[in-house]
Amino acid sequence: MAEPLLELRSLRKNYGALVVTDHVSLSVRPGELHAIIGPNGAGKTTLIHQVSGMLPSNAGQILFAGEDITHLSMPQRVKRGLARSFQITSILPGFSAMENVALAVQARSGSSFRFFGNASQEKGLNGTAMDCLSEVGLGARAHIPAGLLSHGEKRQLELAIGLATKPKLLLLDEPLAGTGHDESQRVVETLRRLKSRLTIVLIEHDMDAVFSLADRVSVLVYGRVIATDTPERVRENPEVRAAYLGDEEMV
Ligand SMILES: Nc1ncnc2c1ncn2[C@@H]1O[C@H](COP(=O)(O)OP(=O)(O)OP(=O)(O)O)[C@@H](O)[C@H]1O
Repeated sequence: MAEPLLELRSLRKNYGALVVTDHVSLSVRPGELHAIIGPNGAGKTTLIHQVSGMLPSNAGQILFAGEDITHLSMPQRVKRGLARSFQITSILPGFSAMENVALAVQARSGSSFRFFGNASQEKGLNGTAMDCLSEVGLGARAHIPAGLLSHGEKRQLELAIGLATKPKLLLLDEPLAGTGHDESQRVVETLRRLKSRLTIVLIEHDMDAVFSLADRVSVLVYGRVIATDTPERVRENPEVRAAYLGDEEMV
């Protein structure tokens, strides 16, 4: 079996006595879409923060492509090909979709913000931004101010921003949150396209999306991984069903 692209070993995050993620060990294989599900407050977002470098861990190890990145900063992780998109809309409404992605390319590549750089650099940035937008199906909306995009298009824009640094692995925190049925279908189709060439770790509450997209699913309950398996086997797992007892979404 191929070496895992991302490996978490006994990762923990606590705030004083409150343990939010606890002995989390899991491996993400190259090319897979690995979903992390769990009831509200299970620690999913915290875990993504730990992996992306936004939050330091209190114990454990994070390996990416075989390298120990536990103590690297977020920009250092981004440089190695580990990127994330955000649950909270973090786009600049007055700038076009393309400018939003171009700024992300510039910021994440470590350069300072410069709206009027030299012409060839700007052309390169815009070219990369356009590629990212086309990849998420927003090419035709590149010049629209981001604030005028629909909610679903904003979620697609966030994905494009996530792609801006050409990651090997993309961490996605609830990319379907707040989308209507048609919009969510579009985002799911985009994720299906992306998963053919990227490794993805996906946190998502929409179980239809999770079970149709994921190669494997890990279930987090009270900060602990209680199962990692194929979607079919996770759905049948009695411990998982008990954790979701009364939750219609899982049935
Ligand atoms: N900075 C903090 N200080 C104290 N407690 C925190 C902090 N951040 C998160 N928590 C607590 O950690 C727990 C896990 O939160 P987290 O947001 O990671 O869960 P989640 O699984 O992503 O939840 P949801 O599905 O509702 O988004 C919650 O009980 C939360 O209140």
